[in-house]
Formats: sequence, C-alpha cells, structure tokens
Amino acid sequence: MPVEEFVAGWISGETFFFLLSHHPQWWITSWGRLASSAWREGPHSLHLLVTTGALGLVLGHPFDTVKVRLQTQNTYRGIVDCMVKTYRHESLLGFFKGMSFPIASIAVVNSVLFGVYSNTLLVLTATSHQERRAQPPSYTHVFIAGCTGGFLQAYCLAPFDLIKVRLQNQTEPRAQPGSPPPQYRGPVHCAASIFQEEGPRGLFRGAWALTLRDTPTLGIYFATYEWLCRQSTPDGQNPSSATVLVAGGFAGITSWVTATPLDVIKSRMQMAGLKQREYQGMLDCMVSSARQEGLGVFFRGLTINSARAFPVNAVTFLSYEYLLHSWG
Ligand SMILES: CN(C)C(=N)NCCC[C@H](N)C(=O)O
Repeated sequence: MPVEEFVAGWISGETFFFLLSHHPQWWITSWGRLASSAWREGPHSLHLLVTTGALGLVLGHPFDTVKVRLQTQNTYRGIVDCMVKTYRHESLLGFFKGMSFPIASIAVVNSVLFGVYSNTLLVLTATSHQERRAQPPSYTHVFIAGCTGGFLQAYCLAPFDLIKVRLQNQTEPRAQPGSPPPQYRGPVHCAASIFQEEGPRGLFRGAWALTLRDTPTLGIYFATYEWLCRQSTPDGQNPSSATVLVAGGFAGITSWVTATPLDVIKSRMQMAGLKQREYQGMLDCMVSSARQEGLGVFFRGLTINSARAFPVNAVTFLSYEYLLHSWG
C-alpha cells in the first residue's frame, strides 16, 4: 500500500490557504516547486508548511461558522445579517468558535480520504499514481474510489464535526463577570459532556447524515476533478498547476452544491435537543424542516459555502498532486 498517498493527504490537509496568505502569485505558478523543495530540504521546511497551513483553516473558519449558523438557527435574515449580529454580540472571536478540533483533525481526515481514494483506485485498476496519466482510470472507477474514501472519512470526521458545530452555535459573548457561562467551556469540555450525558454513541450524533452526505458527493468530487483535468490536458500529460487549481476549486463547489441538502440535515441532527427540537430520525428532520420552512431550507448556506469551497479545494488538490509528483 503506497504510504506516500496518506502522507500527501496529510500535508495537503494542512496547507489550505498557505500560499494565499503569503504571495498570491506563487500559488498559481510554483506551489509544486515549493512543496517539492520543502520535502527535499527535510523536516524543518515540511514542519514550516504544516504549521503555516493551519493559518488556512483559520481564514476559512469564519465562512464555515456563518454557514452552520444559517443552517441551524432561524434568527438570521441572511449572510450579512448573520455576520453583523455575530460581530456585534461576540466580536471577531465569535467567527472562530469551534476551530481547534478542525485544525487538530484535518490532517487525519484528509489523509484517510485521499489515501483510501488512491488505494481503492489501485485495487480497481491495478495502476499506481504514476501510471494513471498514461492509463487513466474510468470515471466509474474514480467515482467508486471517491465514494469509498468519503464513506470511511465520514466516520473519522463525525465526532470532530459534531463538536465543531456545537461550539460554533454558542452565541454567548465572551464570559463577563456575573453573566451565565456558555454550556460548553471548550472542545474538550464539550466532548466530555457529550460523552458523560449520552455515552460514546453520543459523539456520533449526525454521523449517518454525514455518511450519506459524504459517500456520493466525494465520488462526485473526484470524478469532477478528473473530468476537468482531462478536458484541459493533452493525453498522457500531467495537468498544469493552473488546471489543478481550477479543477480542484470547481470539484469543491460541485460537491458542496450536491452535499448542501444533507449538510443542513446533518447540522440540525447534531444540534437536536439543544437549539433545535428533538427529531425521531433523519426523515423526520427532513420532513419537519421542509414543512416549517419550505424547500429553500435545503439550500441554506450554499452561497457562503461555495465561496469557501473554491480556494480550500484548489489548494488541497494542488498540494496533494505536487507532493505525489515530487516523490514519484
Ligand atoms: C462535499 N464534501 C463533503 C467535500 N467535498 N468534502 C471534501 C473536501 C473537504 C474540504 N476540506 C472542504 O472543507 O471543502
């Protein structure tokens, strides 16, 4: 099993926005050279990539917080209203609630996703990453491998995602003397409280909706990426950095557009019993949400999530591809 697929997934999971936050001209042209020279230069520069990559998640997190709040709370009239209210009541810090667990888990989650995807393709097509440009896999194989990666990553992601969503939904301002403290004091307290109150299964609340969200949409994610790369690359050649960025960005948007209805249900199931009413199950959540708020409820957070998905996934694919090429 090619271990480098997991390592590339790990590192690309940590490099979101790294170059966006430094020199925008670099990430279009020479991210590959930078990543491969970082690898050759050894652990020190890789460490630099990993730590600065965390900055990417920090920059993307405010968009995610607005998305989660729009999906689970009915107090906002739209993106701007949510931003203004969050800023007024909670200051800039409000946008960064629940960020530490995603930072801690992104490397694990992405290495499972990209590693399982790539190894499933290896099993299905008997071609390694290096051979795949000369002998491209069929879209059916790409789709199946993506679904398999999505299915397995969902289980790694579920507890981290639950804690993120619970913390993002705490709208209390920073603790003032005399004011009631928020329900959760931080991610560890949140995890411990859920564990104590509901047992280990409680940490997997919403996991079914998450699995149903990620299994087909990650198939779509990888198939879109492959299709866009092949459209703009001569046969047998590797796609250019610009192609990888654009294909990765659009793959992110396409998969999130298709994932949004179940993303809304997943977030609501994760909040059930707290700010939301309890649901009998996923179907009950879907039906009662649609009855009370109309079909538009299934597209809440779509715009802001698409804006976030393009840069995040463009850079993820670029770093993943180039790390693999620089080793191969
Ligand atoms: C539609 N889905 C679930 C995905 N495309 N997931 C894979 C990309 C996840 C990336 N860290 C992001 O947050 O966009």
